[in-house]
Amino acid sequence: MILELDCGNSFIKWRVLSPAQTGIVAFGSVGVMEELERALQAIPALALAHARLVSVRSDEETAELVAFIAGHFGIDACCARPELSRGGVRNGYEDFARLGLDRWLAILGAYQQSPGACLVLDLGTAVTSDFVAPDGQHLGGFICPGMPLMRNQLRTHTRRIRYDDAAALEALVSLEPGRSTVEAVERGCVLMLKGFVQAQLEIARGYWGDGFETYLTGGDAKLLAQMLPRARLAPDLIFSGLAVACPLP
Ligand SMILES: Nc1ncnc2c1ncn2[C@@H]1O[C@H](COP(=O)(O)OP(=O)(O)OP(=O)(O)O)[C@@H](O)[C@H]1O
Ligand SMILES: CC(C)(CO)[C@@H](O)C(=O)NCCC(=O)O
Ligand SMILES: [K+]
Repeated sequence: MILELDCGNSFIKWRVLSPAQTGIVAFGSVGVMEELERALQAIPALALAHARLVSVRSDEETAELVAFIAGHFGIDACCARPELSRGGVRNGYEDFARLGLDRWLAILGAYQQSPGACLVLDLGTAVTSDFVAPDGQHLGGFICPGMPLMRNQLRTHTRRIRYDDAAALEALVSLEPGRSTVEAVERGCVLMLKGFVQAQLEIARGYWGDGFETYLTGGDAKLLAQMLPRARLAPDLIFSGLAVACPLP
Protein backbone atom coordinates (compact mmCIF):
# COMPACT_ATOMS: atom_id res chain seq x y z
CA MET A 1 0.00 0.00 0.00
CA ILE A 2 1.07 3.57 -0.62
CA LEU A 3 0.59 6.46 1.78
CA GLU A 4 0.13 9.88 0.16
CA LEU A 5 0.09 13.21 2.03
CA ASP A 6 -0.75 16.71 0.86
CA CYS A 7 0.30 19.07 3.65
CA GLY A 8 -1.43 22.39 3.09
CA ASN A 9 -1.25 25.39 5.37
CA SER A 10 -4.31 24.41 7.42
CA PHE A 11 -4.95 20.72 6.80
CA ILE A 12 -3.07 17.54 5.96
CA LYS A 13 -4.99 15.64 3.32
CA TRP A 14 -4.03 11.96 3.27
CA ARG A 15 -4.95 8.77 1.47
CA VAL A 16 -3.80 5.18 1.25
CA LEU A 17 -3.68 3.47 -2.16
CA SER A 18 -3.92 -0.24 -2.78
CA PRO A 19 -0.59 -1.90 -3.70
CA ALA A 20 -1.21 -1.71 -7.46
CA GLN A 21 -2.38 1.94 -7.13
CA THR A 22 -5.73 0.85 -8.55
CA GLY A 23 -7.97 1.85 -5.65
CA ILE A 24 -8.18 4.05 -2.57
CA VAL A 25 -8.14 2.05 0.67
CA ALA A 26 -8.80 5.01 2.97
CA PHE A 27 -8.59 8.81 2.94
CA GLY A 28 -9.19 11.85 5.11
CA SER A 29 -8.18 15.32 6.19
CA VAL A 30 -6.56 16.12 9.55
CA GLY A 31 -5.28 19.16 11.37
CA VAL A 32 -2.23 17.73 13.11
CA MET A 33 0.12 14.76 12.90
CA GLU A 34 -1.29 13.06 16.02
CA GLU A 35 -4.68 12.92 14.31
CA LEU A 36 -3.06 11.37 11.26
CA GLU A 37 -1.44 8.76 13.49
CA ARG A 38 -4.84 7.81 14.94
CA ALA A 39 -6.53 7.72 11.54
CA LEU A 40 -3.86 5.41 10.14
CA GLN A 41 -3.92 3.14 13.19
CA ALA A 42 -7.64 2.62 12.61
CA ILE A 43 -7.07 1.09 9.14
CA PRO A 44 -7.28 -2.71 9.37
CA ALA A 45 -4.30 -4.64 7.94
CA LEU A 46 -2.42 -1.50 6.97
CA ALA A 47 0.79 -2.53 5.21
CA LEU A 48 2.64 0.45 3.76
CA ALA A 49 5.40 -0.23 1.27
CA HIS A 50 5.83 3.35 0.01
CA ALA A 51 5.02 6.90 0.99
CA ARG A 52 5.14 10.19 -0.90
CA LEU A 53 4.24 13.67 0.19
CA VAL A 54 4.04 17.27 -0.82
CA SER A 55 4.25 20.06 1.73
CA VAL A 56 3.96 23.82 1.58
CA ARG A 57 4.95 24.02 5.25
CA SER A 58 8.36 24.95 6.64
CA ASP A 59 11.32 22.63 6.07
CA GLU A 60 11.25 21.78 9.80
CA GLU A 61 7.58 20.74 9.77
CA THR A 62 8.09 18.75 6.58
CA ALA A 63 11.10 16.99 8.10
CA GLU A 64 8.96 16.09 11.13
CA LEU A 65 6.41 14.43 8.87
CA VAL A 66 9.10 12.45 7.07
CA ALA A 67 10.52 11.38 10.45
CA PHE A 68 7.03 10.39 11.63
CA ILE A 69 6.57 8.13 8.60
CA ALA A 70 10.05 6.62 8.97
CA GLY A 71 9.51 6.06 12.70
CA HIS A 72 6.08 4.44 12.40
CA PHE A 73 6.34 2.49 9.17
CA GLY A 74 10.06 2.16 8.52
CA ILE A 75 9.87 3.72 5.04
CA ASP A 76 11.56 6.70 3.42
CA ALA A 77 8.89 9.06 2.12
CA CYS A 78 9.53 10.65 -1.26
CA CYS A 79 9.05 14.42 -0.94
CA ALA A 80 8.02 16.37 -4.02
CA ARG A 81 10.77 18.90 -4.82
CA PRO A 82 10.85 22.01 -6.97
CA GLU A 83 11.89 21.20 -10.54
CA LEU A 84 12.43 23.06 -13.80
CA SER A 85 10.42 20.55 -15.77
CA ARG A 86 8.51 17.31 -15.33
CA GLY A 87 5.83 15.38 -17.18
CA GLY A 88 5.98 17.72 -20.21
CA VAL A 89 5.44 20.86 -18.08
CA ARG A 90 8.08 23.60 -17.74
CA ASN A 91 8.03 25.70 -14.58
CA GLY A 92 7.45 29.33 -15.55
CA TYR A 93 8.67 31.08 -12.38
CA GLU A 94 11.76 33.32 -12.61
CA ASP A 95 13.10 31.23 -9.75
CA PHE A 96 11.48 27.83 -10.19
CA ALA A 97 12.13 26.87 -6.55
CA ARG A 98 9.79 29.64 -5.37
CA LEU A 99 6.67 28.24 -7.01
CA GLY A 100 4.47 26.61 -4.33
CA LEU A 101 4.81 22.86 -4.60
CA ASP A 102 1.05 22.38 -4.34
CA ARG A 103 0.66 24.60 -7.40
CA TRP A 104 3.39 22.72 -9.26
CA LEU A 105 1.78 19.36 -8.54
CA ALA A 106 -1.69 20.59 -9.44
CA ILE A 107 -0.46 21.66 -12.87
CA LEU A 108 1.45 18.38 -13.34
CA GLY A 109 -1.76 16.52 -12.50
CA ALA A 110 -3.83 18.65 -14.86
CA TYR A 111 -1.41 18.41 -17.77
CA GLN A 112 -1.16 14.65 -17.38
CA GLN A 113 -4.97 14.33 -17.53
CA SER A 114 -5.25 16.56 -20.61
CA PRO A 115 -1.97 17.58 -22.25
CA GLY A 116 -2.98 20.96 -23.62
CA ALA A 117 -3.79 24.46 -22.47
CA CYS A 118 -5.15 24.59 -18.94
CA LEU A 119 -6.21 26.91 -16.18
CA VAL A 120 -5.78 25.39 -12.73
CA LEU A 121 -7.66 26.87 -9.77
CA ASP A 122 -6.96 25.72 -6.19
CA LEU A 123 -9.28 27.03 -3.48
CA GLY A 124 -7.77 26.39 -0.07
CA THR A 125 -6.46 28.65 2.69
CA ALA A 126 -5.09 30.71 -0.16
CA VAL A 127 -6.58 30.68 -3.65
CA THR A 128 -4.23 30.17 -6.57
CA SER A 129 -4.52 30.13 -10.34
CA ASP A 130 -1.99 28.80 -12.82
CA PHE A 131 -1.86 28.93 -16.59
CA VAL A 132 -0.26 26.23 -18.74
CA ALA A 133 0.15 26.74 -22.50
CA PRO A 134 -0.64 23.94 -24.99
CA ASP A 135 3.07 23.02 -25.25
CA GLY A 136 3.39 22.58 -21.48
CA GLN A 137 4.96 25.96 -20.73
CA HIS A 138 3.72 27.24 -17.37
CA LEU A 139 2.99 30.94 -17.79
CA GLY A 140 2.64 31.79 -14.09
CA GLY A 141 -0.45 32.59 -12.07
CA PHE A 142 -2.04 34.53 -9.25
CA ILE A 143 -2.39 34.17 -5.47
CA CYS A 144 -5.11 35.70 -3.32
CA PRO A 145 -6.62 34.98 0.10
CA GLY A 146 -9.10 32.11 0.27
CA MET A 147 -12.34 31.96 2.24
CA PRO A 148 -10.73 31.09 5.60
CA LEU A 149 -8.28 34.00 5.37
CA MET A 150 -10.84 36.53 4.17
CA ARG A 151 -13.39 35.75 6.85
CA ASN A 152 -10.77 35.62 9.59
CA GLN A 153 -9.29 38.97 8.60
CA LEU A 154 -12.76 40.52 8.84
CA ARG A 155 -13.45 38.88 12.18
CA THR A 156 -10.04 39.87 13.55
CA HIS A 157 -9.91 43.47 12.38
CA THR A 158 -13.44 44.65 13.03
CA ARG A 159 -15.24 44.97 16.34
CA ARG A 160 -18.71 43.83 15.33
CA ILE A 161 -18.20 41.02 12.86
CA ARG A 162 -18.53 37.93 15.00
CA TYR A 163 -20.00 34.54 14.12
CA ASP A 164 -18.95 30.92 14.27
CA ASP A 165 -18.02 28.54 11.47
CA ALA A 166 -21.27 26.55 11.72
CA ALA A 167 -23.28 29.66 10.88
CA ALA A 168 -20.98 30.28 7.92
CA LEU A 169 -22.10 27.15 6.08
CA GLU A 170 -25.79 27.94 6.48
CA ALA A 171 -25.29 31.45 5.14
CA LEU A 172 -24.36 30.13 1.70
CA VAL A 173 -27.76 28.70 0.79
CA SER A 174 -28.06 31.64 -1.62
CA LEU A 175 -26.02 34.62 -2.81
CA GLU A 176 -28.76 37.20 -2.37
CA PRO A 177 -27.82 40.36 -0.45
CA GLY A 178 -27.16 39.29 3.14
CA ARG A 179 -29.66 40.23 5.83
CA SER A 180 -27.44 39.25 8.73
CA THR A 181 -23.72 39.77 9.38
CA VAL A 182 -22.82 36.19 8.66
CA GLU A 183 -24.72 36.20 5.36
CA ALA A 184 -23.27 39.55 4.34
CA VAL A 185 -19.68 38.44 5.00
CA GLU A 186 -19.85 34.89 3.70
CA ARG A 187 -21.69 35.84 0.51
CA GLY A 188 -19.47 38.88 0.03
CA CYS A 189 -16.35 36.72 0.21
CA VAL A 190 -17.77 34.15 -2.20
CA LEU A 191 -18.53 36.97 -4.65
CA MET A 192 -14.91 38.16 -4.32
CA LEU A 193 -13.76 34.69 -5.32
CA LYS A 194 -16.23 34.59 -8.18
CA GLY A 195 -14.83 37.87 -9.46
CA PHE A 196 -11.30 36.48 -9.20
CA VAL A 197 -12.27 33.35 -11.10
CA GLN A 198 -14.09 35.38 -13.77
CA ALA A 199 -10.90 37.38 -14.33
CA GLN A 200 -8.86 34.16 -14.68
CA LEU A 201 -11.29 32.85 -17.30
CA GLU A 202 -10.99 36.09 -19.26
CA ILE A 203 -7.21 35.84 -19.27
CA ALA A 204 -7.35 32.20 -20.39
CA ARG A 205 -9.84 33.06 -23.18
CA GLY A 206 -7.54 35.85 -24.26
CA TYR A 207 -4.74 33.33 -24.73
CA TRP A 208 -6.61 30.31 -26.10
CA GLY A 209 -10.23 31.20 -26.95
CA ASP A 210 -12.33 28.22 -25.89
CA GLY A 211 -9.44 25.81 -26.35
CA PHE A 212 -8.46 25.15 -22.74
CA GLU A 213 -9.48 22.95 -19.83
CA THR A 214 -10.30 24.41 -16.40
CA TYR A 215 -9.44 22.37 -13.31
CA LEU A 216 -10.92 23.13 -9.93
CA THR A 217 -9.47 21.71 -6.70
CA GLY A 218 -9.13 22.51 -2.97
CA GLY A 219 -11.51 22.38 -0.02
CA ASP A 220 -13.67 25.27 -1.24
CA ALA A 221 -13.83 24.21 -4.90
CA LYS A 222 -17.51 23.30 -4.60
CA LEU A 223 -18.43 26.92 -3.81
CA LEU A 224 -17.52 27.86 -7.37
CA ALA A 225 -18.38 24.70 -9.27
CA GLN A 226 -21.77 26.09 -10.35
CA MET A 227 -20.29 29.08 -12.15
CA LEU A 228 -17.88 26.80 -14.02
CA PRO A 229 -20.05 24.10 -15.60
CA ARG A 230 -17.30 23.10 -18.02
CA ALA A 231 -14.59 22.84 -15.35
CA ARG A 232 -13.28 19.52 -14.16
CA LEU A 233 -13.87 19.23 -10.43
CA ALA A 234 -10.73 17.39 -9.35
CA PRO A 235 -10.44 17.08 -5.57
CA ASP A 236 -7.45 14.73 -5.97
CA LEU A 237 -5.53 16.84 -8.49
CA ILE A 238 -2.55 17.36 -6.17
CA PHE A 239 -2.34 13.63 -5.53
CA SER A 240 -2.41 13.00 -9.31
CA GLY A 241 0.52 15.37 -9.63
CA LEU A 242 2.27 13.74 -6.69
CA ALA A 243 2.32 10.44 -8.58
CA VAL A 244 3.92 12.25 -11.54
CA ALA A 245 6.54 13.95 -9.34
CA CYS A 246 7.30 10.88 -7.19
CA PRO A 247 6.81 7.76 -9.33
CA LEU A 248 7.31 4.51 -7.45
CA PRO A 249 10.87 3.18 -7.64
N1 LIG B 1 -13.94 18.09 4.92
C1 LIG B 1 -13.33 19.27 4.99
N2 LIG B 1 -12.31 19.43 5.88
C2 LIG B 1 -11.69 20.60 5.98
N3 LIG B 1 -11.97 21.67 5.22
C3 LIG B 1 -12.95 21.57 4.33
C4 LIG B 1 -13.68 20.37 4.16
N4 LIG B 1 -14.57 20.57 3.17
C5 LIG B 1 -14.43 21.83 2.77
N5 LIG B 1 -13.49 22.47 3.46
C6 LIG B 1 -13.06 23.85 3.26
O1 LIG B 1 -11.78 23.78 2.68
C7 LIG B 1 -11.00 24.90 3.04
C8 LIG B 1 -9.57 24.43 3.26
O2 LIG B 1 -9.08 24.07 2.02
P1 LIG B 1 -7.99 22.94 1.75
O3 LIG B 1 -8.30 21.75 2.58
O4 LIG B 1 -7.90 22.81 0.28
O5 LIG B 1 -6.69 23.59 2.12
P2 LIG B 1 -5.68 23.95 3.25
O6 LIG B 1 -4.87 22.82 3.71
O7 LIG B 1 -6.35 24.80 4.26
O8 LIG B 1 -4.84 24.93 2.45
P3 LIG B 1 -3.86 24.75 1.30
O9 LIG B 1 -3.84 23.32 0.87
O10 LIG B 1 -4.38 25.67 0.24
O11 LIG B 1 -2.62 25.24 1.89
C9 LIG B 1 -11.66 25.50 4.27
O12 LIG B 1 -12.07 26.81 3.93
C10 LIG B 1 -12.92 24.68 4.51
O13 LIG B 1 -14.02 25.53 4.58
C1 LIG C 1 0.27 30.06 -2.24
C2 LIG C 1 0.25 28.85 -1.37
C3 LIG C 1 0.22 29.25 0.09
C4 LIG C 1 -1.03 28.07 -1.70
O1 LIG C 1 -1.14 26.94 -0.90
C5 LIG C 1 1.48 27.94 -1.67
O2 LIG C 1 1.46 27.54 -2.98
C6 LIG C 1 2.79 28.64 -1.37
O3 LIG C 1 3.20 28.73 -0.25
N1 LIG C 1 3.46 29.15 -2.46
C7 LIG C 1 4.72 29.83 -2.38
C8 LIG C 1 4.65 31.14 -3.07
C9 LIG C 1 4.40 31.08 -4.56
O4 LIG C 1 3.83 30.09 -5.07
O5 LIG C 1 4.80 32.02 -5.25
K1 LIG D 1 -3.65 23.12 -1.56
